[in-house]
Amino acid sequence: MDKINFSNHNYFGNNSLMDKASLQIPVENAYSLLFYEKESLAQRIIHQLKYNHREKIGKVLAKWITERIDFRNHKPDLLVTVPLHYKKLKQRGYNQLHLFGNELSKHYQIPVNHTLLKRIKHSRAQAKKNQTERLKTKNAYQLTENINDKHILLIDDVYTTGNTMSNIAWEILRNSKNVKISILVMAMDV
Ligand SMILES: O=P(O)(O)OC[C@H]1O[C@H](OP(=O)(O)OP(=O)(O)O)[C@H](O)[C@@H]1O
Repeated sequence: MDKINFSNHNYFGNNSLMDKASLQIPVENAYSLLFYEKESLAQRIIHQLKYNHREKIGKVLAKWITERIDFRNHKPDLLVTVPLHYKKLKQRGYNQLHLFGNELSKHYQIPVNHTLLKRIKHSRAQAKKNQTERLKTKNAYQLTENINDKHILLIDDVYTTGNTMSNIAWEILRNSKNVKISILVMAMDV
């Protein structure tokens, strides 16, 4: 039977997500639960969550995170989920990160904000683009309110080129004062 490939990173030392992300954004900490390989069980789980109405998988993934990640003295102040464009939200019926984020918020006792960012550009899914095309999507997200003096944990499902996270992180950093950014993903591409 196919096994789930947990990242099992050392979250407070160097890890491969931290290494990748640090090339694009100033990042405090980086957390990835799974390795996302083509045809892997991790990929199938995330596909079910996103494209097959299995929203509750978010709850299971959150539990796996809480069993493995303890923020110690690196606890963020705010959890922020990556938003969907309203057209995609309408099509999918739910944002696959909301239940996941809510569970993490409950467990870690950290507030979650699903509306701090707004997706303003509706473009083809990153998943359907190649590496070069992925990096071209710019200014797709807008901050809806000013946010200062916070350590923000940005939450997404998959990290591939990092373009999505980097666009969002820079949008926040450009418009805020004294903000630290960490990132957490269900899975990272290897
Ligand atoms: O690191 P990157 O190269 O930016 O790729 C990661 C992004 O791509 C996926 O979204 P996608 O645009 O495919 O949307 P969808 O799967 O929700 O339709 C995924 O949900 C991440 O947000």
